[in-house]
Amino acid sequence: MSDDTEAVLDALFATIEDRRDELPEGSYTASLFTHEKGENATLEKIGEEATEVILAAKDDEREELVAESADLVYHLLVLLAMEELTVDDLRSELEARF
Ligand SMILES: N=c1c2ncn([C@@H]3O[C@H](COP(=O)(O)OP(=O)(O)OP(=O)(O)O)[C@@H](O)[C@H]3O)c2ncn1[C@@H]1O[C@H](COP(=O)(O)O)[C@@H](O)[C@H]1O
Repeated sequence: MSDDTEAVLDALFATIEDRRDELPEGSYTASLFTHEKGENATLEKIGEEATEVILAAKDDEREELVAESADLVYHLLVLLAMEELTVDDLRSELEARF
């Protein structure tokens, strides 16, 4: 992973944690933390986005595959923040396998 990629993931995760802690109005991220379905809303989004990734790959839609992958990674990071885990936990796990 390049330094730029790491920086953007860290910045995105820090923004997600801010939205979780401050719950600003109009924030999609904040709406996931206050959703009436609780964590299930985010889990459902992860399922939907994973399906969209699969369909884009099957259809060889390369731009769509990148966009849907970004949606999936974003929702995965939201889930980690919901579970009081961090992007550093994810990084450590990946590094341990490297
Ligand atoms: N990276 C993302 C990001 N990726 C995807 N999404 C949202 O995830 C949703 C994906 O849903 P879908 O693809 O199903 O599209 P949809 O039709 O809007 O779906 P529904 O929400 O209506 O079910 C969209 O509403 C996207 O806007 C994101 N929303 C926010 N971020 C990041 O989070 C930061 C904080 O954003 P706010 O929470 O909006 O302040 C932003 O600066 C971005 O960097």
